Amino acid sequence: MNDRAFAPPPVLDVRDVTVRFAGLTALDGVSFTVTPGTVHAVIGPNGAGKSTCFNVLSGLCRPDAGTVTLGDTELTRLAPHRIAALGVARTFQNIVTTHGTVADNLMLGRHALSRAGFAASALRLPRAVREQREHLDRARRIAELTGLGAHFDSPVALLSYGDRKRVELARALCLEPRVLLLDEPVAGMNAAERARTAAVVGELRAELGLSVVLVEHDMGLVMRLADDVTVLDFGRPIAHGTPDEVRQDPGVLRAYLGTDAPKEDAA
Ligand SMILES: Nc1ncnc2c1ncn2[C@@H]1O[C@H](COP(=O)(O)OP(=O)(O)OP(=O)(O)O)[C@@H](O)[C@H]1O
Repeated sequence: MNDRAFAPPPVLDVRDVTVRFAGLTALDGVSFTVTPGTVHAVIGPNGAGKSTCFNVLSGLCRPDAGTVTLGDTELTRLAPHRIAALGVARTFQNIVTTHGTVADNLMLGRHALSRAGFAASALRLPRAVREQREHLDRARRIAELTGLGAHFDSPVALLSYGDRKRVELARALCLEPRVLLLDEPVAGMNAAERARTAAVVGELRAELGLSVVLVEHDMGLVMRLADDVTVLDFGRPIAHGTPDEVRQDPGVLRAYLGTDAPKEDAA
């Protein structure tokens, strides 16, 4: 199948990244390192630069300065599809699939990994049929890992919002990423759905050993899942550390959380 699924992820290194939009500096010298196999959260108030940071990591935005490297490969100047092909998959904050079955969506995710050519697939040559079956088995396994196993053949439109949002997560996993960028994976979910998704992300890390970069407003989820946290404020990195270190940092409390302790609203 795909050897990448079992290879340890390389280090993802963000170094002195600056992004300017007209007169506004959205990211200002941001650096952090995602240790292989860990969950690294990027948090900060609205407008802090979290989405811009994700857009840089996934190639949608070219920084004015600084670099992003995955192992020995610089990602900074690569197109999004090249970055995805190197094993960096992302989910989007506001995209929730409504078309086809869960299986259809996950097989779309497998498409980029297909080795059999169009003609072999169209003619249903044995090699292509075998490969298709292997992809279907893997997609089913990913559906199970993401809590969607029972819905594999169900139309996505009939699923709950939380399940539909996890289809997006499962589709990203179908690329066999080594680094998974999760953009607000529990946004809009109710407490039970959030708890379910939190458990799934934790299991994914344990089962697949991939690195996860997480942008999330839900502090409970961040505190529960993250190994390391980078805090941005007005595009500047103001703190790095473990969740416990960051939650006690006076600068973070002042700039991001008010003066109170973080509110953990995840179930
Ligand atoms: N394409 C753009 N053109 C101009 N300004 C932009 C653009 N994208 C983002 N910005 C600005 O850059 C800053 C950082 O925005 P960004 O969306 O990265 O923040 P964020 O931390 O993701 O915010 P939120 O939590 O609200 O999603 C904001 O001031 C935003 O208005």
